[in-house]
Amino acid sequence: MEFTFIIMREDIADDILYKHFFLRLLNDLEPTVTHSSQDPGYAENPINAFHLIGRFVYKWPVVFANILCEDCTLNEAALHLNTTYQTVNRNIQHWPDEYDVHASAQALLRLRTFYFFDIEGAIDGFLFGEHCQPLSPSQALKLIRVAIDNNMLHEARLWCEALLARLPFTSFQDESINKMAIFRILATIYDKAGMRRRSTEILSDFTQLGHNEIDKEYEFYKNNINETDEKLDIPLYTNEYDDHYKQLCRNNRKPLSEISRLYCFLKPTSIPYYKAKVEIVNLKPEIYIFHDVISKTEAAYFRNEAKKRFVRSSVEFNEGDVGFNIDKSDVILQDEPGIVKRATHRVGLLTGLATKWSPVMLNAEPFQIVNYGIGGMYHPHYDSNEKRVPDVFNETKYPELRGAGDRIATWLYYLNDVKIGGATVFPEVNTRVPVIQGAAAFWYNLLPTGETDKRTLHAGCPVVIGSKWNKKKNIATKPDQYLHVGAWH
Ligand SMILES: O=C(O)CCC(=O)C(=O)O
Ligand SMILES: [Fe+2]
Repeated sequence: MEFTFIIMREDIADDILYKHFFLRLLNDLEPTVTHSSQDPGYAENPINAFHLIGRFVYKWPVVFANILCEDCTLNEAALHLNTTYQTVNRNIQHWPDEYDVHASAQALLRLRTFYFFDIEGAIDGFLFGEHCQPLSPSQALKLIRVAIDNNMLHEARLWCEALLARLPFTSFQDESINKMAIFRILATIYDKAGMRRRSTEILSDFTQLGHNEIDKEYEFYKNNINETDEKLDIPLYTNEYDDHYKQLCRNNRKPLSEISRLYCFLKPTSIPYYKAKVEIVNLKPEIYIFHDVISKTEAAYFRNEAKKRFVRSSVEFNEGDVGFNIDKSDVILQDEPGIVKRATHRVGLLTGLATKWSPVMLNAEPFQIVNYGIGGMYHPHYDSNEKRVPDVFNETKYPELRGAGDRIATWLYYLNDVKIGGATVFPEVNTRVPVIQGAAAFWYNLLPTGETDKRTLHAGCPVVIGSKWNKKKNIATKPDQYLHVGAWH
């Protein structure tokens, strides 16, 4: 769409008053837009996505404001542009705004805290070996501001230092962003972190140069140094619990001695002549990957059905909170006859567990289709703790769950591949299930006693490049309470 706007620029510009200003704007937009129009995966990269949203929020409205000026006579191209704009506006329900810029900045910062990508590289346009658009100093500054707003002081400092290192080499020129401006922000960061002595050290080179504001800031930091409680460093933006989970998102942490005991097998199923290709990725408790259990056509069907029904989910950003979904949209798909019912039935045939839904007794919950965008993740949680929280799972509140009991097992279909990130991880048992299109992860949530198996704590790691689709089936206890036999092989 952006490209359509750009290629019409000469025609449009012919007829509007502020021709030079307008052409300059479009020329400025063209290189980046051309890039995005030629690469279908452009917006799947978090840095490109940040650029794209920024263009929609800060640049395109200026273009439209000029085209739609009252004094202009509109030629055909301009009218066409206007129609396209109106259509897009209608289709996307809301034109991106500051909130979206903020959310995409948060996603990028969050990815840094998980995957430790190189910030200088990111400013230069490289992320995990992939090319992307370089960040301008003002974009880097925006990220730093969002980091400060979210109290991610350690990250904010790292971005400042990287920007200082790259400043002389960035291709974007912005006079207002110079070394001194960044040092002032660094001083604020140290001030917030309780390190005012450090703030004064940073500003000392810039005092007495006739900058009143800086002299005032320097004096403020100096007069407010807390001699007894001056902090020595900015703590890392993490906690121990999170750290383990984040490490697992970065790489496999299973000891070799355990890996060597894992294996694959062909599991007999209730489907005649069919044996499922199963990989066992953890022994205690058993966690399985079933390969090739959902076709590309089926997966595409589910993704499309979900897209039709999505309502945008809220974006939470509360590091350390457990059980929140971030940048994630989900939809429940009832067992309609046809493709949905077949996928449900298949889970039963492959696992031997009852998955049928009936008005009298529920054996499994309907499918929940989930889409995670860039930075989308699911904090560590158990799928099965509701039994102990009657308010959440009581059968009056959720009549469709009658007779179900707790969730004995989880079946998770992966509906696409994710370029980087998005693994499902089990921090208690150092297990990492990669996202593989057509595969499904499967595990039991309950111990034979009916209690939650604490080793099944699991999480969805943030998506770095791409978007992740999965489809989850929670399988209920009641019909299967005598069936929980563990290994089948
Ligand atoms: O997306 C994932 O990898 C995990 C999803 C999950 O745990 C859930 O939906 O309950
Ligand atoms: Fe889960």
